[in-house]
Amino acid sequence: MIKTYLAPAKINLCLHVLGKRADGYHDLAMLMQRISLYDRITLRLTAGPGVTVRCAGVSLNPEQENIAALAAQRLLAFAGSSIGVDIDIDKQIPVAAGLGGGSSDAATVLMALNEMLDLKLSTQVLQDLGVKLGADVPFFIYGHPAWATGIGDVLQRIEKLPPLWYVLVNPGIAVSTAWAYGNLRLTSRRDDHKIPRFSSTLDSVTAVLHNDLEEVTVGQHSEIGKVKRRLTALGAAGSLMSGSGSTVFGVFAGKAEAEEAAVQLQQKPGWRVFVVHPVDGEGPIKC
Ligand SMILES: C[C@@](CO)(OP(=O)(O)O)[C@H](O)COP(=O)(O)OP(=O)(O)OC[C@H]1O[C@@H](n2ccc(N)nc2=O)[C@H](O)[C@@H]1O
Ligand SMILES: Nc1ncnc2c1ncn2[C@@H]1O[C@H](COP(=O)(O)OP(=O)(O)O)[C@@H](O)[C@H]1O
Repeated sequence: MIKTYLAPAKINLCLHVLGKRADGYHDLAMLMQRISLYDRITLRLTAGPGVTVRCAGVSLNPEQENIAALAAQRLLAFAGSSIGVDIDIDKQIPVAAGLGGGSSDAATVLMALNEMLDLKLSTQVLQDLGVKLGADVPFFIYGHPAWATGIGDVLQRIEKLPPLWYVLVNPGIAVSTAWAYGNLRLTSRRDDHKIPRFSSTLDSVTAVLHNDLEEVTVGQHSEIGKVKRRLTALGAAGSLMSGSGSTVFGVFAGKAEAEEAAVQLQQKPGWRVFVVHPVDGEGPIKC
């Protein structure tokens, strides 16, 4: 059996770091949304055991494995399955970019194999397997826009986000998530962040835009600040770095305005530009 799925990227409309935990991770309060920029993942089941992955564009240390392969290995072991899988990833999401591409690939492999092998594992079981691979993996399995707390794995649905368009600009800088958290200067712990309430207006979204990691990454890479200013000059109602960076998104009310700004931004050599909209829904996305 062979099937192809789409693994969407995400953006963080807000990211508050509440404090550091004893295990080295950080407690967070974030607003997360999946968006229409996708890796394409093809899975082919094999009779014999073993997981292979082909993923041009992601360079790993010799001791590191592709997170999609790890997801397949963990799921097959959990299910006690003796079959194998060959995975081919057509990587479209910029890597180490604050867009969660690796976590989304892992989530998609978990959901896809659950479906292809008819394992009937619950969302909760998949999320429990996923969080051991990456803090953002449960969010990608959840599927809906969410208020994410804990390490990013405790999810509450956000219902009323207005239908917006985003222009993403990746300035070609790879940022390590561990580095960004490691360089954050935390003051006192703050647990008072409330779930934002949204109306149908753009303003209710721009009002929440905030990222505690932005200062860390922009401090090291000033070009990210330039991208933010350029987006605003081209008519974005607001702009923010996503996750640990380096991708910045600008918020637009309509597709035409977003595309117009994107044409200007594409002139800059080295910048990758995408016009995207939110993606909402449960289960793996079949191609
Ligand atoms: C910052 C965020 C925001 O959505 O996204 P990205 O920029 O990675 O896309 C996430 O918190 C990233 O989640 P994810 O990328 O899945 O993290 P993991 O692989 O589990 O962790 C990578 C490293 O980040 C740090 N980390 C991650 C999550 C968290 N709540 N606290 C942390 O301190 C730890 O140093 C960890 O070793
Ligand atoms: N399938 C994958 N896609 C992207 N990165 C991967 C993948 N598998 C392993 N990685 C490793 O994970 C790191 C973080 O990747 P990524 O998920 O793109 O970052 P971010 O969450 O910041 O957008 C990469 O630098 C790479 O070393």
